[in-house]
Amino acid sequence: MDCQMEGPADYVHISQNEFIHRKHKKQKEEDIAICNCKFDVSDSESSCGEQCLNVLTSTECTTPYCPCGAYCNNQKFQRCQYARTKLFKTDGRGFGLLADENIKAGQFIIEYCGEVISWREAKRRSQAYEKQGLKDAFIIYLNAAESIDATRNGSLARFINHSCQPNCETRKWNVLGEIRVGIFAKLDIPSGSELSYDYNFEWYGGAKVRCLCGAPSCSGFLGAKSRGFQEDTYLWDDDDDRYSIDKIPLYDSEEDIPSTMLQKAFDLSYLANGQLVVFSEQMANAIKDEMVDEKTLGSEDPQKDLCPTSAVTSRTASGKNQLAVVGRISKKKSMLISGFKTKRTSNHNDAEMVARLLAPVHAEELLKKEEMRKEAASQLDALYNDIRPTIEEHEKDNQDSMATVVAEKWIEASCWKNKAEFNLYHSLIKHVAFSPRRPQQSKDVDNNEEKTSSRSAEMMLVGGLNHLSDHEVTTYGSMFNPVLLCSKYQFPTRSVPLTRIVASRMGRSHG
Ligand SMILES: C[S@@+](CC[C@H](N)C(=O)[O-])C[C@H]1O[C@@H](n2cnc3c(N)ncnc32)[C@H](O)[C@@H]1O
Repeated sequence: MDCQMEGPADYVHISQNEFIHRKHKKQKEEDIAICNCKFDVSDSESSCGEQCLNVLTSTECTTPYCPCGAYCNNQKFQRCQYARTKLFKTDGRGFGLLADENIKAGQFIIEYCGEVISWREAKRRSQAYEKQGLKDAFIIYLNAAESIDATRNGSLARFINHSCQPNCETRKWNVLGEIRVGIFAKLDIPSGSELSYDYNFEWYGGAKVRCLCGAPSCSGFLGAKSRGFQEDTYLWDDDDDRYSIDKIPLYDSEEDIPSTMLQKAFDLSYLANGQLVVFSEQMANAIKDEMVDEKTLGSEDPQKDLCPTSAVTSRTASGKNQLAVVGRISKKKSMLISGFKTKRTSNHNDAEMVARLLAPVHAEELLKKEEMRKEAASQLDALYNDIRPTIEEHEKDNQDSMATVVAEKWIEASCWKNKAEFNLYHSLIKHVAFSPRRPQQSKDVDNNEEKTSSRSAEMMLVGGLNHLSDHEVTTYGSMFNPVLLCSKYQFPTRSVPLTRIVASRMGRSHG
């Protein structure tokens, strides 16, 4: 059925999803869910109402299998049983959609239609839209593999704006074997009210978009509730004098922002199953640069690790100024909070350098452990690339649990890598910290050499351990609880500082 509606000219109205990278699935007969409702003319709820098994599982009935036949009330997507809505021009938020009749709580309002595209295509398009300077983006994250892009072709649902106190919500339904996204009323909506839902905008870096929803509980920015935003943003009140706002440019609306900044400020939004995700330049880079240069990440000068700072101010409902500082965080941190895994290439020469200081038999063992660690790390990285879409969907979409097989694979590879790392560092400690004290050299030159070797061995060992805990947090923080090997495993010498042990074993005192 075609559900025609008019709209602005810069997009093509469609009333059904268009499948770009594959055909519409053909529902197999054995997959068709048949409810046990019975149509009773005296009871309107009898024909697939709230108690219908299919309704309860967000699955539409399939004609001609539904026992209620033409009376079935559970084919709203298929029959385009939309509420009456009307486009209007908002003040500062582009177009919006109004209820053109009274809408009841729970009522299906409209389907979010667009082009069904693969995850890769969504990523490609998002970056392309950003380059083209498109201000609004309309890509809904459907599942791990696919998204709906309503940028060029879409239904009127694409015009529904975000609100921090929305009257609608998105819901996913299984319709004839395909997942479709609908906008549903959260509460009774009087005719003439603007429709809105909470984008659950996930902020992944870049500039922040001021939210103009006007709700008393407005969080100030799109995505302000997201973990990335909160970790990246420091909010403080008027009377907090830690930072001077004098030199900070004040941008009250998108129009005020200079065009150079606008390019950056315009973060392509990515609608993810009711979650708008910012696709920014930074995020694109995070995807592209899967390898983050260790030198940049770990440079000794902390200033070098800082992202450029920019700031905007906003006014809270209480009338207080809030200052949001954007950036001023290390690149390492911004990569971590971006939710995008960065393959951190550690200085693997650590083990090799320590090995040079050890007896051949110990050096060989250490190098073997290092090889195993490298292999486990690269296996985990390879696996991560394969399952990244699933992981990201899981992180964003609380409705779906991650497929057990994916989780198991990941846990197995992570444990394998953790074990390899533990073995390596155990070996380091064993051979460096517990190797017999080296005889004191009599000659100055030997002494100096010994001191240098001792110092580097100590630094490498401690550096290695620091690296380990840092790496674990960076690697796993966003997915599972951080696995902190250092605190988990009890080294036999835990009551004595490692540096002291190393120093004493290597023949130098430690102050
Ligand atoms: C899915 S579109 C909504 C339709 C859009 N207003 C239009 O005219 O095409 C999402 C975009 O609308 C704007 N928008 C939606 N809700 C907003 C809000 N509460 N505050 C500011 N801008 C908003 C943002 O530019 C966002 O990227």
